[in-house]
Amino acid sequence: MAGPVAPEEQKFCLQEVLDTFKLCLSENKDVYLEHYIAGWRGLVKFLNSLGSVFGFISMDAVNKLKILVAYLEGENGSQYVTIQSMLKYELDNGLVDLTKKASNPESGCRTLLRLHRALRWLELFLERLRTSSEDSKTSVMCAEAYNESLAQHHPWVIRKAAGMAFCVLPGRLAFLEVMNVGPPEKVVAMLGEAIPLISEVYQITEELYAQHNLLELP
Ligand SMILES: CCCCCCCCCCCCC/C=C/[C@@H](O)[C@H](COP(=O)(O)O)NC(=O)CCCCCCCCCCCCCCC
Repeated sequence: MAGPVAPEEQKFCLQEVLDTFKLCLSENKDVYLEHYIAGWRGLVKFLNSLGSVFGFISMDAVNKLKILVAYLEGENGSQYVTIQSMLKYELDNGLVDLTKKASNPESGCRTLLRLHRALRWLELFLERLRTSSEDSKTSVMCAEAYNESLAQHHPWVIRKAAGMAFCVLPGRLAFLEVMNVGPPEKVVAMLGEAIPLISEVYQITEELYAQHNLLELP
């Protein structure tokens, strides 16, 4: 009776996110936008499974993913295959607002930068989770990771709202369970595999943006 399950109905699984981040890097270390987006989709699925309190966060991520998908599937989609090609194309064609919002407030470059900054939060948070002891609090790990990364780019209201959401995060064990990997030791082992991948994708993107002076795009 049970037919195939539509992808969006499947439960979050850390393995799936790990697999997509593995696919992100080409041989010469370019970052494929398609897989980057797929990785984020998986993370958003996770966030949604934590409850509606996180809705305002996942909605922003989903909106940004939609913008990128529209470019990737649009008439200039072939220019958006990798983050490297997107940057070159948008810069060469004056499609990026460099100092203040003007005619291109939703460039691929500035949109991806927001997700890129969030990826740093993820890396810091997952590393804390991986090395945490049984009595560690996810809310504290999450807030620390946030303060070291994303918070520096967010105005007070957002920081306040994010802080409130962190307080209702499930505890460490429940959190590890939602990842659908198995017992805590297995999750920790898989995190050990996933974090370096996420970190490499982050570093490559960071250096690329830094080279082109794009880290503060409005
Ligand atoms: C597991 C707990 C999840 C906590 C998520 C921590 C991140 C908190 C971010 C709060 C963002 C609030 C929403 C609004 C953001 C925007 O103002 C802001 C700026 O955009 P703009 O320049 O277009 O105006 N947007 C952003 O910074 C992008 C935020 C994207 C956040 C995505 C977070 C996804 C979290 C995925 C959770 C995965 C958990 C780990 C599972 C293995």
